[in-house]
Amino acid sequence: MGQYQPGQLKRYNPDEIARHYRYRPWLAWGRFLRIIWSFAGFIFSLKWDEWQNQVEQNKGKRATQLRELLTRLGPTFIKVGQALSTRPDLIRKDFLEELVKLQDQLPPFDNAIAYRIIETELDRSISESFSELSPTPVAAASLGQVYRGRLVTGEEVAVKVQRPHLRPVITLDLYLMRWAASWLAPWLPLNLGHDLTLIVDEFGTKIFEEIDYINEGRNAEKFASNFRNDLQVKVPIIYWRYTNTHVLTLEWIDGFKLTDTKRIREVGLDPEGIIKIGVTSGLQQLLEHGFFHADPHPGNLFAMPDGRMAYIDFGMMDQLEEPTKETLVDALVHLVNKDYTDLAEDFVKLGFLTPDTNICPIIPALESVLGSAIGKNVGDFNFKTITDEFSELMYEYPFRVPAKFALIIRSLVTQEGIALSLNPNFKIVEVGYPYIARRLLTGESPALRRRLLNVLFKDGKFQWQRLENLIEIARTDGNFDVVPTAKMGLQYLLSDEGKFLRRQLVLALTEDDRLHTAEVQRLWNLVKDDIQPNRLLNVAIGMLTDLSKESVAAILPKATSLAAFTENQRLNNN
Ligand SMILES: Nc1ncnc2c1ncn2[C@@H]1O[C@H](COP(=O)(O)OP(=O)(O)OP(=O)(O)O)[C@@H](O)[C@H]1O
Repeated sequence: MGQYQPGQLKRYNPDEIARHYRYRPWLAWGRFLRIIWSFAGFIFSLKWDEWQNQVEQNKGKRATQLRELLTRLGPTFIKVGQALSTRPDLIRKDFLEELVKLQDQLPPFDNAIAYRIIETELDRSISESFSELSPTPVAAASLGQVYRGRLVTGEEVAVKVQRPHLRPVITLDLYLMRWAASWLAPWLPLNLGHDLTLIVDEFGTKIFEEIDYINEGRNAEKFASNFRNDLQVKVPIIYWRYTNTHVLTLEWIDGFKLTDTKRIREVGLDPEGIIKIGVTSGLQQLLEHGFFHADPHPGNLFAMPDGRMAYIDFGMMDQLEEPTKETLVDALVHLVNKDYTDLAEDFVKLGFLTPDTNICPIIPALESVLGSAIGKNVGDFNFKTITDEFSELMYEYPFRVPAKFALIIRSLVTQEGIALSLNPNFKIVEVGYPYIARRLLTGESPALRRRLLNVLFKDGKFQWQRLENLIEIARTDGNFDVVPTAKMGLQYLLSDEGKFLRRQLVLALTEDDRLHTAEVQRLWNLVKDDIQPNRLLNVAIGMLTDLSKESVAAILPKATSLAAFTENQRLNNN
């Protein structure tokens, strides 16, 4: 007999859940028949289209039908639909587009029940906690509904109350899904790279995290701490005294949802500025903090009257490890530099391809798909096109999307979508790549500096063109200042760690038996406008005062050999 009540299980545990329902088959059968009944009609329609040769004409209609069906089946299925909408490797493109539309707009549940949940969870009466609380919810979503209120201490708050009895419904659905996953897979319009039950487990873990509001509160605080020095990103404060597993009380955000593009323009907010904050903070989460908001749909992002952007809803967050972050930077740089061989290797490192995959046939495929998506101009790059093209590739080659990247991809596509709704001419790369270039060039961490070296050297050869590209792109970013970057570069060159780079640079400058003055001249032309003589002088003085005899000595031998080399060149030329 199972030891737990489904309402009590804190973490997703498929074995516990299975043990519980194995002894309560009537519950499982009741729900199962309802689900089967709903899906039977749908599958029949799909088959009917096939018999009638109407698959093409009806595919839009069927996709809509699927979305409506999931909505009717309740929170677990809505969440499944949302999760599947991030999986171009699993779901056909036409279905995907419809599932992306899945809104978790559900009828709100009874206020009296919600108020009772608040009182039980906080262990005090409503009036002891709140001096005001809206009589009806201001929003109802798949898992909870939100009230607007004021704490007895005066702060304006949002109070998120979880739908009652969510855990038993979700555990039962998960139990059935897991069981069905083992035999239903071949019948679904799926392209499976791995075991479907693992996907159910992945989903179960996430949804369990999402229905624990204490977890959400902690996530919000961690996220806020990552952005503590960023004056443009707002994260609501969590009021722990008024928060528990099923009730979350947080600072009310007064602003305009990014879905509300009309209002944003009407009140004179600058959509460009908001887009820039959104994209840059999104990249920071992925490439710097590694802790990212996995559900940044426009309803979860607010433009604030003071020009800041606020994030809400920290139920679904994910963590990227350091090597993954680094490989991601690599992949982005390789993508933009059109290094498809390296990119294919990045895909292996990131888990999109298994290590035993023969990447040779994939390289030209990547080139043809991504090359045309990016076009001649880096600025033409857009994630929507890339993912669309990619979902086609996934059917032909053994790609699979690791769970984390499903979230990341969705996050990027959504952010791009949001930006496009604010500015139809938006190019994610115009904001994104300057950020990456700036980070590489000003990278404070040794890991990032190594990345830069990897970018600048290919097969041991210095890539002048890439340095030019990087500087050119970084300069389009308002925050990029060439002087401190140059100073950091010089400091690095003179440091112990820069020994390798010094040698490589000398070799690069003198490669192919010639001095690469033309390249240096081009670089200089790129940066000279930004370098005012007096600022340069300050940097040089600063550098000289920082310099020790030893560090000068450290570069001299190389410099001497360069001098000897150039002298030789001169003599040869004469
Ligand atoms: N701090 C806040 N300030 C203002 N409004 C808020 C705040 N928190 C939530 N809301 C409102 O409540 C809605 C639902 O909140 P939230 O997204 O956190 O709920 P959810 O159940 O996690 O929904 P979903 O997962 O479907 O996005 C938001 O779209 C927003 O309108």
